[in-house]
Amino acid sequence: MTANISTTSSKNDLVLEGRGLRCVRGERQLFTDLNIRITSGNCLHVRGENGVGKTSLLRLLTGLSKPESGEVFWCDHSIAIDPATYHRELLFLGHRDALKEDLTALENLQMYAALDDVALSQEQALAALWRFGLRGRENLSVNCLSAGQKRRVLMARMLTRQAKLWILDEPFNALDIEAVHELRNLIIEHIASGGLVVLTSHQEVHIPNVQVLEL
Ligand SMILES: Nc1ncnc2c1ncn2[C@@H]1O[C@H](COP(=O)(O)OP(=O)(O)OP(=O)(O)O)[C@@H](O)[C@H]1O
Repeated sequence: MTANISTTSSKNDLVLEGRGLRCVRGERQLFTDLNIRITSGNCLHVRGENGVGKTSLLRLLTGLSKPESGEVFWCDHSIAIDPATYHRELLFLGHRDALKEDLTALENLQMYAALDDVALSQEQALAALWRFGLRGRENLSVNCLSAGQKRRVLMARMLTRQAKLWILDEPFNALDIEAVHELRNLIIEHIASGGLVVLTSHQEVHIPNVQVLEL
């Protein structure tokens, strides 16, 4: 398929662009000549049936895999040229929980802050965990948490990571109604503060400034 998605921008906006993207997996061409452009304060919702290529597109946008043709740009710079700078601006949450199972929820946040070189006090880490309903669970090993509680730790990570660009693969999976509401609010806050979000979801996403890309 081919598609073009674009959001309007002003001079100081951050911009994520995919230009002429072509993706082949195995024998199948998933998409070709795909152009997307998303700017500060906007959310791109990538939709489509199972196996159509949503995760593959997200991986191209993160730089984890390379397109057969075309290129991804962050603020007019190819992400292939300086991936380290790009990755500092990026938070990617994939299908699998990116948590260390033998560390506690609090230790996970502290470990990621250290890896990301982000200043994070114990009070800030606890406040983030408490915001997402993990009061009393801070010092439990992650392998003792439920699937939804693990997703809540990741929401706390989104809050503490301070990345401008969020690329989220099925972020609403395994969340109860309250957590879906909290995650939606977190995304709305991020967009309102000039962040950018690209996400996949099989559900409707009730977020302002959302553009839908149907693969
Ligand atoms: N490394 C690979 N080698 C071969 N085929 C692959 C590879 N990775 C993905 N695919 C295939 O590419 C297609 C798209 O996969 P992708 O995970 O991008 O789909 P998706 O739209 O995210 O699906 P879902 O909604 O089920 O998560 C699938 O048919 C998958 O089997």
